[in-house]
Amino acid sequence: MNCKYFGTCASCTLYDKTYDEQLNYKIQREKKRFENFTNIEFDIIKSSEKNFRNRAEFRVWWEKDENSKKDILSFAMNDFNKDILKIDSCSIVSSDISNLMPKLLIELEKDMLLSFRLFAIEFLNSSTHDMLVTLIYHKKLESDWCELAKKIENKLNIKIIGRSRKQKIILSDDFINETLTIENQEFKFAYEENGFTQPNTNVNIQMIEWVLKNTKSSTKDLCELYCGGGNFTIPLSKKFNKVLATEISKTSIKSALRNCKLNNIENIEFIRMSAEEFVEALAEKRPFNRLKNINLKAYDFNTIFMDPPRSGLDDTTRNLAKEFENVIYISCNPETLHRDLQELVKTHKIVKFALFDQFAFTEHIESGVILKKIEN
Ligand SMILES: C[S@@+](CC[C@H](N)C(=O)[O-])C[C@H]1O[C@@H](n2cnc3c(N)ncnc32)[C@H](O)[C@@H]1O
Repeated sequence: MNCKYFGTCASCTLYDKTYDEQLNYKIQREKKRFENFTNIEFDIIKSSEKNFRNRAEFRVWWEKDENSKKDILSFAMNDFNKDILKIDSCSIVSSDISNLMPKLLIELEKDMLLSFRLFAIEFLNSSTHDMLVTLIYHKKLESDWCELAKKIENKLNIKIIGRSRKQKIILSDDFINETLTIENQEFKFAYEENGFTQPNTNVNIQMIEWVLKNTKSSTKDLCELYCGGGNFTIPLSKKFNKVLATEISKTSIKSALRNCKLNNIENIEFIRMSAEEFVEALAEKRPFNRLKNINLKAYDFNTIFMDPPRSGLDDTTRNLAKEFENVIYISCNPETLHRDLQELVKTHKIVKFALFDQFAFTEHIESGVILKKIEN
């Protein structure tokens, strides 16, 4: 089917609304949710209405054409009843992904070695037209698969990774190159295949710019938790003397270190550590080998930046945040943000609140909150 946005796929729950209707519905819902904490005007950051997703994952549907006896592949998703819904085109994915989808199917259908037991396809695309395609199979991949897949790489000018149980075959690279222009300055990033990246490039740039616009330059230091590949860390580092950034995922820390080098940034130290462990390290509850070359006492923090996963902050991290003069909190889940703000507003005042429509046509919305410590 050619759907309007996601059509009836279960991924998209607000597909029958216009762009402004679905956004307005989410704005009113969030204003109501947070009305007890603040009555300040929310900044609203809109998404493009089409072609805004730089990553996407589809199931693959496989049928035999009775006349030609050829295998026919389709992209597919589950609909609301969990039935398979075949998709011919998808207007929320980037133009690069949308243009590639039919071409890729044609190439994959040419040989059973490529199409047989192909289960899912993931796309990761940058605004500089770099494209990584992960083909996920329910069979072991051999060298003859590599030869055929390499030909598709060259023909379609993409990077391919083949995945199967306990197998990951990288034909050229396992990352894509991205350049983001933030406040008229170019920042370079390498996005790893299975590291976290923001799905809506345009909204991501506006989120970073919103944080920069609302953060005063300081001679003090920044503490960042849940830093991913340094998406906010690298542009924010220009506003602080030094930055200490922590993150649980090895892949993301590897990516953050590479991104730092790409931008010649030298005032950030990255630590692979969960937020909960970092709280223990700061309180000197136990020694950490990973900190043997890092002097935590040399930092003079005045700001904490946090962009946690959907579960929000744990109790100890929430308590740590209350000690900082400035708190910047980016959240992809308003429910856990609401729970965390219930505590944070006891010590801090909300000075800025933004809604970023990162996940247009779904129930989800990203929020940004800036809090300042209340003077006693
Ligand atoms: C919403 S992402 C934000 C990443 C980054 N700020 C960005 O914009 O790309 C949340 C990040 O938190 C990390 N994470 C999840 N649980 C964590 C924990 N308990 N401690 C530290 N990091 C964690 C994830 O690996 C992920 O990179």
